[in-house]
Amino acid sequence: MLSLRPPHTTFPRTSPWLRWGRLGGAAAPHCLSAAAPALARETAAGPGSVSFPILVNGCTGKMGLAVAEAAVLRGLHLVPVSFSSREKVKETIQVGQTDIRICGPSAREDDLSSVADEFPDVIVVDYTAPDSVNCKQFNPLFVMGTTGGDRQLLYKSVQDSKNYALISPQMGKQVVAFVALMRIFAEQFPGTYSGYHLEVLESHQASKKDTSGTAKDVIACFEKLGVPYDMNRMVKIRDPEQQLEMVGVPEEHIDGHAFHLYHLTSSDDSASFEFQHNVGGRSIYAEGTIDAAIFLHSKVQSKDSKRIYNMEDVSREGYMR
Ligand SMILES: NC(=O)C1=CN([C@@H]2O[C@H](COP(=O)(O)OP(=O)(O)OC[C@H]3O[C@@H](n4cnc5c(N)ncnc54)[C@H](OP(=O)(O)O)[C@@H]3O)[C@@H](O)[C@H]2O)C=CC1
Ligand SMILES: O=C(O)C1=N[C@H](C(=O)O)C[C@H](O)C1
Repeated sequence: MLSLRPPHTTFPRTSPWLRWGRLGGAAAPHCLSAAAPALARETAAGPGSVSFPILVNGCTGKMGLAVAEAAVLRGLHLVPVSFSSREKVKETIQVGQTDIRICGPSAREDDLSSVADEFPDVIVVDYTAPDSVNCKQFNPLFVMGTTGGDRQLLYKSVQDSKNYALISPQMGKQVVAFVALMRIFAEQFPGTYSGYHLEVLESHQASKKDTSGTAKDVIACFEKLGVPYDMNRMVKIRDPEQQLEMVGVPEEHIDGHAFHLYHLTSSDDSASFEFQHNVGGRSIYAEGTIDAAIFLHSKVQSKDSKRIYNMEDVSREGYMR
């Protein structure tokens, strides 16, 4: 029998878990109630649409594969190479008509420089693991979807190299808009929730190694709103059984989901506020990543003076489909 109390945490005074528990039932939001195909919309490069080479790093993983599939559907030229952390991997992955060769890390620099020679405008998309975020980027143009690592160092290395990059721990445009709203909210009403108590819960697939980068961004907004928060208190759920039983994640999304809940309570318990964003599957991130790559390609073509972008830039300029 599962306890509804998450281990080692203070249980919120008004339990959000009970509501989470109901999400998987009849009242489940539409987007999560059916197994939506990874890429529901068949799209292709139409008249006037853009195409350029794209190399997706981490194609052996869930995001890498979803982005490679989305790239093909959007008519981009998928470069048939991807990298793995494993040295002696003898593997190819078929995406559409393309057989992607999976290469080990030791020859990465040489392999990437041959790709760059052949495709000078190639954009490399990275969906690997937090411990590879600060590896040297051998390609001057890249989209970094991988979370974690030393983010300050990542930005500094791009600044120093004068490369073009788009970096975002969140590529789903609806979530990006929510985080932007929270940031504007905090800028306009700093300190409004002083004295309130914040609980943050996030649930992701068991393979996720780090804490939600998106939750960290939202928490920074709550801090501006007057609520200090110790990141170590964040409840991270990685156990599939808890996700099914307590969080209410639909079974088909146990291997790929991002449920977030932020719960604010006043010091006298007389008022509470709750914010949630719950995503099943990988499709919104894959679509957003292709939007990001197209956006970055256009910035490179126009030799824009700004070189480091985020997903809010993409949304604001109307590049999101
Ligand atoms: N920005 C966004 O919107 C989103 C970001 N993410 C982030 O993307 C990352 C990947 O997520 P996800 O696809 O779910 O994870 P997976 O574990 O499914 O895939 C990651 C893949 O990266 C490969 N990998 C690990 N280290 C290296 C390395 N040094 N070089 C090359 N490949 C490597 C692994 O393959 P192998 O074993 O062959 O090395 C693995 O298959 C995570 O950081 C996650 O938080 C996820 C969803 C959305
Ligand atoms: O690993 C994931 O799955 C996700 N990672 C990103 C994050 O850490 O914020 C975005 C989303 O939560 C999915």
